[in-house]
Amino acid sequence: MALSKFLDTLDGGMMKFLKAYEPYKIREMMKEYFGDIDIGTEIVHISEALDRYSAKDIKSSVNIPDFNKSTVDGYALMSSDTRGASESMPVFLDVSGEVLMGTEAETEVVENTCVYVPTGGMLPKGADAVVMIEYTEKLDEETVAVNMAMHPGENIIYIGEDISVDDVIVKKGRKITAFDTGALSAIGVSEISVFKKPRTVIISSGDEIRRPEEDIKPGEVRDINSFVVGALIEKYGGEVIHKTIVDDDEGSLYNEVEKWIDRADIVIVSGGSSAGIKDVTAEVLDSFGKPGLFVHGAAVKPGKPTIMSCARDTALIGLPGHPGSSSIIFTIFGKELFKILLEKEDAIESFVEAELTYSLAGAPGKETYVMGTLENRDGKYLFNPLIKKSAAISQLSRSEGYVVIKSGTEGINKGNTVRVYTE
Ligand SMILES: Nc1nc2c(c(=O)[nH]1)N[C@H]1C(S)=C(S)[C@@H](COP(=O)(O)OP(=O)(O)OC[C@H]3O[C@@H](n4cnc5c(N)ncnc54)[C@H](O)[C@@H]3O)O[C@H]1N2
Ligand code: MOO
Repeated sequence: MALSKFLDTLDGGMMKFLKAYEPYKIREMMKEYFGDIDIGTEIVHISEALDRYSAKDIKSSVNIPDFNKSTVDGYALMSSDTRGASESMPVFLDVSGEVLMGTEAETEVVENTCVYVPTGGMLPKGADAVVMIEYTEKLDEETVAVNMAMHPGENIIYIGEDISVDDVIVKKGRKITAFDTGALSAIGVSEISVFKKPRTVIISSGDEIRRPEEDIKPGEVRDINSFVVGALIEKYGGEVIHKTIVDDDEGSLYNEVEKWIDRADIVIVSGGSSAGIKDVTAEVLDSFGKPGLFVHGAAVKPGKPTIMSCARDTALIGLPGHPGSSSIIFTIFGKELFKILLEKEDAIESFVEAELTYSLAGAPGKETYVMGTLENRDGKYLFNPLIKKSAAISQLSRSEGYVVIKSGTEGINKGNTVRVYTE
């Protein structure tokens, strides 16, 4: 088996092993293979809906406001009655009534009269403006002097001006915000359908991997990848239902994936993804049925030995063992995977523009990701690249963002302005 894999990687035998695809091609294939995975939906109360992804377009069946209302404390009047009014030449109006909050306005405004309305109170019939109380003077119980000329519509919010019947308040795939929960309550929607959090299993493979609580012997290392990947899963909207460490052998890895594949939407294996004798991840992830393995290699630096397979309505992902590589790969393709499964709206990219403080070289035929720190000097950002080998977790932990050197470019010279992605 080791020999046949060796031949595959040497002469392209089965073609799909370690053929590095460009990231755009991988994204296209992910959509094709993972687009039909059904993660299911559930109903949640709006108070539990923050950061969940809506499974439907939610339309309003009502107008907001559903009555014309005053936006100030003042007197509702006919704007035509205030023509030319000023402090030196006020107009005098009869106060014919008062609107009480939460009740229907009963008194109609006719020429030369006005009705007191509180902020949020219903606009009486006949009125087309509300003058703020500060621009009036009460002369006696029945008369006010108005010392400002009003325009029609001033200080009024009309029926449906905020939300109209049939307006889409929340689109399918939208990440519910705090403001959305208020808008939904306003239209009388207290429960909504959201996508279930994709159920994810993380398997760290490697004879040398130990838990953070364990003491380690020479040659062993503590698990890094399952923590980075687990945290990213939560950030992208998923749920980690199981995490484990398995030895680098085909049988143990197969059994662990088999145990979880029908209970999870995503199974992630970190390590054993490359071309070494003990690197069995690709074969194992290809062995659960059709359509099977479709990526074994990404034209990305770091992170070339990336694996993707699909079987039994589950996305099977193999990440490179090097912590820096697996973190970057999961930042790029994990984000894409959750976007596909949760049918997320296109997000606005989070980046800042910064001046590069060292020249960076690209890698031939690969998209290169370089982590670094940002420094604010006199209101202008500087990007200081952290250049270490792909095993280095310290660079990720210290970094505040990354720049991307496109494939086919030689690099980026010091002093150039670069986009630093911060999410
Ligand atoms: N002959 C070749 N060798 C390698 C190639 C190649 O193309 N041909 N690619 C290199 C690249 S690039 C990477 S990245 C690594 C990836 O290898 P694997 O995915 O097979 O990873 P492992 O061998 O299992 O581990 C590599 C390294 O990372 C440490 N590791 C693994 N898992 C964890 C974890 N959960 N937490 C912390 N550290 C972990 C492991 O101890 C190793 O040191 O292959 C290159 N080789
Ligand atoms: O791809 Mo490896 O992940 O470059 O170190």
